This record gives sequence, C-alpha cells and structure tokens, in this order.
Amino acid sequence: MSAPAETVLSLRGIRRSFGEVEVLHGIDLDIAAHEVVALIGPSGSGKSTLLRAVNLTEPIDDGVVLLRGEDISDPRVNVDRVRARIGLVFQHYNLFPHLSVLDNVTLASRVVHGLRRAEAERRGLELLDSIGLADFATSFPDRLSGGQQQRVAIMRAIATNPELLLLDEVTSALDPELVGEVLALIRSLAEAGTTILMATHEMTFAREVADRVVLLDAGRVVESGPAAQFFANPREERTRAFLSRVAR
Ligand SMILES: Nc1ncnc2c1ncn2[C@@H]1O[C@H](COP(=O)(O)OP(=O)(O)OP(=O)(O)O)[C@@H](O)[C@H]1O
Repeated sequence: MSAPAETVLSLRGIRRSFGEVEVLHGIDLDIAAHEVVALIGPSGSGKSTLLRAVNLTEPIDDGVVLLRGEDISDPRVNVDRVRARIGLVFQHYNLFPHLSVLDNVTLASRVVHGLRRAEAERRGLELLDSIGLADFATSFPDRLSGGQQQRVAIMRAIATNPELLLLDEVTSALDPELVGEVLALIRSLAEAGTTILMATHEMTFAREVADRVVLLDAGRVVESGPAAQFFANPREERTRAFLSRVAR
C-alpha cells in the first residue's frame, strides 16, 4: 500500500469495536503535510477513538495506519518512537503531576530521542518562553491554570518535532475565559505549518483555522471538504442538522 509523498497520514479501512458494538466502521482519511483538518461530529461518533487509534493508544481491529507511507499499525513497530512522531493532546489529565513543567516538556525528547538533558532543557525553555511560561519551568503543573496547563501539554506534544499533531477537544474542559489562549496557540502552530488533526466542538474556530473539515457520524466519515465550503454549503442533510445544533 502506498501514499503520495506529501501525505503525512493515511488511514485505510480503520475498524474498531468495543464488545459487540463497532464504533469505527472502516475509516479512510488522508492528511497532507501542513494541512489542518477539523474532525467534528456528535458526541459518541468515534472522534476520540479514531485519534487514539492513529497514535496507537487504541488498538484497531482492522485497517492500516500509514505515517508518511510507513505502516505504523504493524505490531512490530516501536510504539514509543511512533508516539514521538505523532503528538496527542487530550481534553484533560495531560501533564504528569509529579514532574516539573520543564521535565514534562523534555521527558519524551530525553527518553525517546536520547537527547542530553542540557540540550532537551534548552529547547524546552525556548518552547515555554514562546508561550510566556518560562517562569513556571520549575513549578509543578498544579500551579498553572487549566489554560496554561493545556498550552504546556501542547508544547510537550511538539517538543519531539512530531510530523503530526492530534488534538482531542483540548478546550472542552476549560473555563470559557481560558479557551481563547489555547485556541490562539493552536492557530499560531497552524500558521507555522504544523500538520494538525483536531477533534473540536469550536465551530467558529474550525471555520477560521481548518483547511478541511471531516464530519464523523456514528463511526463513518459522512462528509469531508474544504472548511469554507463545508460551513457555507454543507452537502449532507445530517451535516446541516449537526451544524444547526452546535453552531457557535
Ligand atoms: N473503552 C471503551 N469501552 C467501551 N466503549 C467505548 C470505549 N471507548 C469509547 N467507547 C464507545 O465508543 C463510542 C465512540 O466514543 P468516542 O469517545 O470515540 O466518541 P467521541 O466522538 O469522541 O465523543 P465525544 O465528543 O463525546 O468525546 C461511544 O459509544 C463510546 O461509548
């Protein structure tokens, strides 16, 4: 199985069941380098399961996950190395509470890439500085607000220079006044050319930042297209129904 060189991620026929219930019914999806794709869909449609499958946190029952043409769903791959190539940030519980903010950011580079502590910390401090949080480097995560913690979690995910960043509803658990700072960070990463697949309920944000929108419904991709067209003129009745429910 092959994929064009500029394709970062290709999913082919991804299936996942929990017990008797199949929640992903054969997902096909390609993401090009520097593309920002918003994955939207009703609660329970399978967004989290799909993102977790991409970075091998969730096993799949069938299908293939290709990262730059390499089959990472092959059971022989080194999972830690794959996860360093695909950053994943969840809704919450992202940071290790017993590690300093800086150690959170540098851990993967040191363990997976074998970067020396001084080098990892230099880069980690640069990343923290870029989000205005270098002063918290030696603090534990509980000193930070939820929005600051999520921004550190995103920096931790990109500290290994991943080829793909997966964001799973990273603002959903935040107080409304903290959402903006996290969205601003994602926007700046998108503008810098980061390849992003993000599940989000923030429709205004998706419309502004995403190149493409993929609508998942009951474990199937039911619509996929350029963001502007998707929001302006959804093809599917269920897309219209979904957008009218979540519009904000
Ligand atoms: N570990 C699990 N065991 C059993 N069922 C699960 C498990 N994880 C997810 N599911 C089920 O799979 C379906 C898809 O869940 P998933 O969390 O992927 O949806 P989602 O689109 O991310 O939803 P939300 O927007 O609410 O986060 C749901 O019916 C959910 O209950």
